Amino acid sequence: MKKLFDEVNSLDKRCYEEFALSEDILMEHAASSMASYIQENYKDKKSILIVCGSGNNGADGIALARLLFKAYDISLYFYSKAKSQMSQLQLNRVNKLGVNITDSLYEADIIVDCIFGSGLNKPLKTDAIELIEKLNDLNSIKIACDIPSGINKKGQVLSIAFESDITITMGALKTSLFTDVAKEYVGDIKVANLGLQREVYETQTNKYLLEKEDMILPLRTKKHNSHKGTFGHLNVIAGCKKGAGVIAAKAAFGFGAGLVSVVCHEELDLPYHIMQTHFLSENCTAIAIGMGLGKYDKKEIEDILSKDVPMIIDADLFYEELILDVLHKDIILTPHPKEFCALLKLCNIADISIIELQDNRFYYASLFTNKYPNVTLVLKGANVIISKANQVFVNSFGSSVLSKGGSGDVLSGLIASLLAQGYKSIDAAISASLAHTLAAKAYKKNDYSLIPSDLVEEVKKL
Ligand SMILES: NC(=O)C1=CN([C@@H]2O[C@H](COP(=O)(O)OP(=O)(O)OC[C@H]3O[C@@H](n4cnc5c(N)ncnc54)[C@H](O)[C@@H]3O)[C@@H](O)[C@H]2O)[C@@H](O)CC1
Ligand SMILES: [K+]
Repeated sequence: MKKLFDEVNSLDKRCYEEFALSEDILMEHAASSMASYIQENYKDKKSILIVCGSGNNGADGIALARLLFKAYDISLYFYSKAKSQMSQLQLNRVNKLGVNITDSLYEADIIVDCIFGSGLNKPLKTDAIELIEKLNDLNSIKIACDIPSGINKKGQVLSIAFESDITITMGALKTSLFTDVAKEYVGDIKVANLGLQREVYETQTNKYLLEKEDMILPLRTKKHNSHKGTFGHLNVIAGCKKGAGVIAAKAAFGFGAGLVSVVCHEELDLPYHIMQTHFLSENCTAIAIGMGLGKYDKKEIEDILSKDVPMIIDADLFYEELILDVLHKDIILTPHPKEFCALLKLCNIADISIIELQDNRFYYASLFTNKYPNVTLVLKGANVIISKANQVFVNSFGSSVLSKGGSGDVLSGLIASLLAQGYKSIDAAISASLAHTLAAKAYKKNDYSLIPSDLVEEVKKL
């Protein structure tokens, strides 16, 4: 996993104070990382338009113009006059070289957005909105310097943002690039070193971006003397919408659970490898409950929730006060934004709209897991947030392929399967969430046709 930071000003400051690196040195590395990226990846391109604002994001752009001058046909466009000390210094340097400054926007092969970086601190004015709109309409390769202009430090987009193909961010990865809203704009994210290796530049953090290598698949080869019970017995509680439970059960079986039973009072038509029981199994090693639950017998659900067995809770239960009784336990919750808003209200943490939540996902996820430090929260979304106590992990592999009924039930099944096999809650949540998104990524047919069973098939091939 890679470290994530809410802000890097303090890391820059440490470079000045502890390592005696000047702002000029840091900026030179920022610009030269962008220049190297462009030269390595776009050898055949000819023209580059660099669009600059008045601060140090603009200064990065001016420095880039100097570094690529003569290697490409470079033009600088200024949204506003160079104001910061560094941008004036950089401007002085390019003026001496004779870099072209233009007042027209044109479809260069590459456009680099250096209008606003981490200093964006107020809503965009009409002229900035119009500028970004025009840039977005151009059919060029689009690179954002540090962060696409229009996204603020919290990862919010108040009006519009630059739609980049690549964001080259300075020094370290920031949470602002991994909000659900930002996902529409950031493209591929690269980190530019600022004159130090990342492990030196970066300090401690409690937030991490997950990588493929963080997925720990069930490994059976270490257990030669095994039987089906060795790999756990999952009980999936099926409610009114039985399909949800059955999807979860199938996913769980495909992800390594030794035995999977669906708990349901009515007779179900299940595949031969999934068992049915009317009540919880004696030897059950994990419980999945909530998906498709609908109307239920309160007493029965209370009994199930009171069991001292690893548990994942989903969907309908986030609207029920019953859930308050288990939030002190080591359980996993997998709400989507609407369900999480309902849960925050039930817990007296906040009464907010989905929009407010989506604009502040990290904040509310942390608020919740700080209040309930034993709970592992899996907050669904374009970038899934997984949080326990004060630690936060982001899974950014999700895509719209997964925006389908049943995808959430597969996720619940995968998590439950790992729980049943003995994974710790946080490990089960991380590995299952990665498996879920990477399986969807591996589905190559098209963007629209994935159904839960396809997803399970892809999980089996991971
Ligand atoms: N501090 C450092 O050592 C480094 C900074 N770097 C760059 O510096 C950037 C931050 O620079 P700054 O702090 O100067 O900030 P920015 O360059 O992001 O923007 C600040 C400027 O824009 C104005 N502004 C903010 N919101 C506006 C709005 N809505 N409409 C119009 N004007 C607005 C501000 O008044 C200010 O003049 C980073 O994003 C990064 O690109 C990099 O060079 C790496 C090193
Ligand atoms: K920018």
